[in-house]
Amino acid sequence: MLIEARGVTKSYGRTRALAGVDLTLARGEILGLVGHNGAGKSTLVRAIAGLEGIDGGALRVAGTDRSRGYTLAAAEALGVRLAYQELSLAPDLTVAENAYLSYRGALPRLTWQRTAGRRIARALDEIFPGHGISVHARVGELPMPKRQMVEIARATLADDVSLLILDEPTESLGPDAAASMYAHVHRMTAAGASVLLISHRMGEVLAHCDRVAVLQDGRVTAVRPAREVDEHTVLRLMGGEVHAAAEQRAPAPAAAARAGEPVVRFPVGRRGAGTLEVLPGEIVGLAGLAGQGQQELLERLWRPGLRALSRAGASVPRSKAFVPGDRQTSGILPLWTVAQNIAVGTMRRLARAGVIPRAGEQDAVATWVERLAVKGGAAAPILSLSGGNQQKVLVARAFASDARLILLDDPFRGVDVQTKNEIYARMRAEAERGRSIVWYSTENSEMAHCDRAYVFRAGEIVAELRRPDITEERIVAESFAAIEDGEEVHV
Ligand SMILES: Nc1ncnc2c1ncn2[C@@H]1O[C@H](COP(=O)(O)OP(=O)(O)OP(=O)(O)O)[C@@H](O)[C@H]1O
Repeated sequence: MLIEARGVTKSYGRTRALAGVDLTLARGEILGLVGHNGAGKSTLVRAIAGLEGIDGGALRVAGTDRSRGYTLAAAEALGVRLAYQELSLAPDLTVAENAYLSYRGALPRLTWQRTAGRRIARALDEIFPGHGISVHARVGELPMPKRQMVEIARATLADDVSLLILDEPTESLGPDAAASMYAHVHRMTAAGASVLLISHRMGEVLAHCDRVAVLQDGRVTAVRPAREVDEHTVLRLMGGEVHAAAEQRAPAPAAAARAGEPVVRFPVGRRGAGTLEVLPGEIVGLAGLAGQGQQELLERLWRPGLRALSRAGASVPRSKAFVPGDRQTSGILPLWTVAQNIAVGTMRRLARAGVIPRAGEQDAVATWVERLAVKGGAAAPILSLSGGNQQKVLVARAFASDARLILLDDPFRGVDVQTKNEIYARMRAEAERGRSIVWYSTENSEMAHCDRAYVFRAGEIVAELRRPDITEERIVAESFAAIEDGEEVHV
């Protein structure tokens, strides 16, 4: 056994993150770790990676007791590597410099920069062929999917990786990059390494893992061979209020044909050849392969600038709210509580003129904390929340405001399936009340919840789909139809 945990406990103040975890991981095995936001998944893998001491129980790694005095350096010496859910790269350094920082000891002193660059380039080529990333690029300038690729590649750099821990690795990768990553994971395990995979994407977990372990309130409550269970069963095992209806629910029916003047009309593309239009009460998706200009468009809708608005017919309402997908660089106010982070809709920068009425503020906060099951509650400091729960707070902030237009920049990464379904239903209810939503997602299947979706390719709109044609297959087909002229694609 590479990992053996027996009765492992860990508390943060009064929060019991791990309440007696029993788990084993064999050499060469891929083990999926699933559970709701806040179940304890990240805490457990941080303990295994030596980033977090445990309070009680026993943890054995590679046959030795590591219950006390186990550190990151000790874990790395055993070949344990963690690719973080929260990207851990230094944004001001280049890709090569970040690689160097992880492997200082292992690289020749004088030629380190070249060596680190070569190694990370080789790892990227192997895992994500066609990645299009320069090792001289500053990490902060890379779009999320590419940063995630660097994060994963960096974790595989050491020669002697015995355990690769992937914490929601595919949340911002496109389907092709995710497939390449899993192919590499299988190559690594064929060579004897083990992999621990945390993911909310049940399909991926069942397709690639040998066994699935379910974590619930800090305990492993079930372990099953992946080929013996289906998504429905795993969701049931995850328990709580999950029942059959919590599976990726069929999208709610689209409202009857919308009418009225568009709330948004905005030029798209280099020569403004296309136009984005959004009607009152409409949910509009920005679909396509990752990084085709969808996020740039959201940014421009958020801060349109006078020039864009001076175009004939262009309009974007003043009353709008923005939900970023990258909570690290925008969004979370780290010193504040959950309630304060939600109520901050009153600050102009975060929700322009989309303001939570003062009198209703407490109620609005309480309602949304409950609706989205923010584990930790309204009074908790935001940084004490699990990643998925922090993300829910950003979503709550936008919906608790009275903004007419809500801009969503891939905001549900890391949010568990049950809560996602709750959010989809909420979005539909808010649209019924006349709000408009513009939504970019790296998960093309999510676009099925939209009334209409624009497919983007190289910054241009190449197709417009309506229900029931907004399927993953159609989106991919339209994306590739637009590049048949032999243009190079990076996905
Ligand atoms: N540094 C911390 N301080 C206080 N509480 C914490 C801290 N880190 C985690 N917790 C709490 O421990 C519990 C488990 O969190 P953890 O991050 O392990 O959950 P998770 O299963 O990884 O969730 P997610 O799917 O959202 O990433 C949560 O209730 C969380 O609020």
